[in-house]
Amino acid sequence: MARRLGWCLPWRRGTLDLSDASKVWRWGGGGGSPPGSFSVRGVSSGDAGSNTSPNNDATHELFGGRTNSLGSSMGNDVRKKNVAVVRWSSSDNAQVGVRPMASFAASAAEREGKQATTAYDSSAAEKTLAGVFDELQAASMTDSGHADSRGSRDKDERHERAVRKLLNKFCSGPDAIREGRRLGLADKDFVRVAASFGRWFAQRYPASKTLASFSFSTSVVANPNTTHLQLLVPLFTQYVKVHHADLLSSSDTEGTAAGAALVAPHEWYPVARAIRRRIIYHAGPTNSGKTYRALEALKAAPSGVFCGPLRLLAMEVWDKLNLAGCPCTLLTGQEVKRIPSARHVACTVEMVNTDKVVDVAVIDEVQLLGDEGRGWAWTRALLGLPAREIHLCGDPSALGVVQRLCEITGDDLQVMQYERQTPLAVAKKSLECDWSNVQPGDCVVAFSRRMIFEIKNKVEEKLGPNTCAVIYGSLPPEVRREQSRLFNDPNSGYDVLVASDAVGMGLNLGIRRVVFHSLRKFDGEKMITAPAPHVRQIAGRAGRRGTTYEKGEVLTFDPSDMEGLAAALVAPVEKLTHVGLQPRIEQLEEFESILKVRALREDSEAEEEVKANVTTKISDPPTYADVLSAFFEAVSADSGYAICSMRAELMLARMLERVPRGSLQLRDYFYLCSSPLNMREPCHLGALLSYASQMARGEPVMPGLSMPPQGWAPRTESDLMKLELLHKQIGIYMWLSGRFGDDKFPRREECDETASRVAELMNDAIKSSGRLRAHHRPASRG
Ligand SMILES: Nc1ncnc2c1ncn2[C@@H]1O[C@H](COP(=O)(O)OP(=O)(O)OP(=O)(O)O)[C@@H](O)[C@H]1O
Repeated sequence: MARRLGWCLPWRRGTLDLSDASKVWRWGGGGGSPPGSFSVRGVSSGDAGSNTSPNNDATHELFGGRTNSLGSSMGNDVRKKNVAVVRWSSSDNAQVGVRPMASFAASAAEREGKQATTAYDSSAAEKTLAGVFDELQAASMTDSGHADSRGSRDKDERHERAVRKLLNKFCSGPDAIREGRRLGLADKDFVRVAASFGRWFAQRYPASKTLASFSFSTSVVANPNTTHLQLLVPLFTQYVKVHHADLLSSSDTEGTAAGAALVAPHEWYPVARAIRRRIIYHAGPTNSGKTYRALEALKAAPSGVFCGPLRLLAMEVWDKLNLAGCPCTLLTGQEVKRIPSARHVACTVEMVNTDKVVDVAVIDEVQLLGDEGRGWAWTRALLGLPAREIHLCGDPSALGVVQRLCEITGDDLQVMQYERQTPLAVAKKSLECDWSNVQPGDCVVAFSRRMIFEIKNKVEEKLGPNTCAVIYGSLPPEVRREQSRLFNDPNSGYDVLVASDAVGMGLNLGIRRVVFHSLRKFDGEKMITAPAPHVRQIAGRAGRRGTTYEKGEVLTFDPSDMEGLAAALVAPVEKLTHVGLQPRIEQLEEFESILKVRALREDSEAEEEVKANVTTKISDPPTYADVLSAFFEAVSADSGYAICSMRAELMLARMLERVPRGSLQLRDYFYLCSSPLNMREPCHLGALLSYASQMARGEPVMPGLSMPPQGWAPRTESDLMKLELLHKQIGIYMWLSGRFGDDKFPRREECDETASRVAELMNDAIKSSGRLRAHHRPASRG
């Protein structure tokens, strides 16, 4: 049943429809933090003796303070602060300049002679401090003489000072700020309430009178880990609720905004924060040996994880490590291939485990931190990976934001700069719009699947059948691998590759020339000129070290595009200013409860007042789509972060409102709506509706695949497309099975086998290009 919101919401003047989602990629946003300075553990620049850094702009900004450009402030930092720069020459990768890690500003913990790496005790965080205090206080009452006999006046004073320091740190730190916002405490009231909490605490637990403060201060001094501060949160909550309840109900709008505030994301990962990490940024152009270096470190480590942007890349590294005698497990959204005794994992970046401590981690294509859709996954990996050493590989555009994040987390950063290992030049001439100018070793790049097949047919008309391999995004990784194998094999006859921009990432292909069919591409909404970094990434595939062609050329099909190509290759690298962020499921669940509680309160309000405030429709109970819409209307993030779009998720959530809710919980919708499907494919949407309905009824979910009959072989390009869609649908089922488990999605193994059969069929279809004909659509060019 739809109901109207009765409280004063900032979004109340608009109805919640799908267009609301267009606002979600908001750069910056300013969380509206309370004034004052903020504390962060282990900031390794500035005053190493104190963790409180009111003058540290980077720290202050990320807590919602004044806004500044990440890129511009980063330039100085990289030269001045905790960054070592190592340069690798193009010829032999020799080290030409090293500033040793030891010369970086040591962290406060190190200068004080404390252990740099502390294991995180998660059970400690589960205890409520109130409980601990009550226990200790009870002990002190029965044993007060014992306390007195222990504590000299000096000792008491020291303990009192330690407690005071800790309280100050807590009251100005992210845990208290976040909790205050969660409770609906307005930012303007926070400082006053936090200060009064400090006074209340000191009165209630004076060091000289109870064992509680004694125990608290000594344990904290022995182990200055932020998790101890987190122990104060329940006590703070209790205090605010009992002593300042009036302030909590003062503003629904602020309370809702608080629920949607993504504050201090680095504090979301206590395991990583308990480790002093060494980050090594391998910055350079394509084919400069960045990934090679990082993988060497990974192989040599006792345990490690590789996080790649694509399943294909995760598979490639998985293969490489296992072949090199380093047992490695593969983990992607769709598959888990466990290798017994493996202490290494190759995974897609979204899948990385942020609770498991490893020695070395590699995060590939780190510049995707700024990606509008998936940037959050890189941010999560960078902030959350509990690895003693993390290798980042990518172009230098993310250097500033990485430097900034390292300052906040207190990790050391070392930058290694690389140059391209083989020459890459712009050709003198284009293909002059003539496919007979295609040569063996060429990779023709087109930005649409339809064009890829048109070009393949045109080239094969000139060079003969079975001369073109193809690679594009919707081909399953195993098919892409087979196609690249054919192209790389000089005896296969597949001398030319026709590919989409999917070829740009990672694959080692023996390409002599990259030929852009066009520099225009569809960005999901409109045609745009391909961005320069994108063009560079693809062009960089020509002339790779270790292939037949160690000298690369790049050109276009049409002479009129040559100028644009040359300009893109020399365009300056644009620095990232923000990194992506997305709410976690726990935050959305919390937000759902805020909506529910407020809906209850609204019932008691006067009808007239309700009418005056409301235009937004929210169901009772709120649907997942309502929660997402409301969350993204109210969302704010610390500066330096940008909220990634969840537009597709919202559209799916609206679609799933058609399914009776049954036993589905918010978390179920969250995963259902995150599944990797093609939004434009009715069969995928239908499959999702069917899976959700089966789950809602509490039935085990069946894949419901429509398999081609035995002996069927694809004859046309559209047959191939049907197989692609089928393969993708199997992928959706397997992805959901990975999230919900075999109990709910029991046909995983069967699906795995079917996926392999479908992939084989697709490979055969592409290989037998004589059979596979495009529908007769006119080519747009050439
Ligand atoms: N020191 C080395 N010894 C042997 N081979 C190397 C060395 N460095 C790089 N290579 C090889 O050169 C090729 C390109 O290296 P790599 O993939 O590391 O480059 P990259 O800078 O990560 O490029 P991209 O960003 O395009 O993936 C790979 O085939 C790699 O194995």
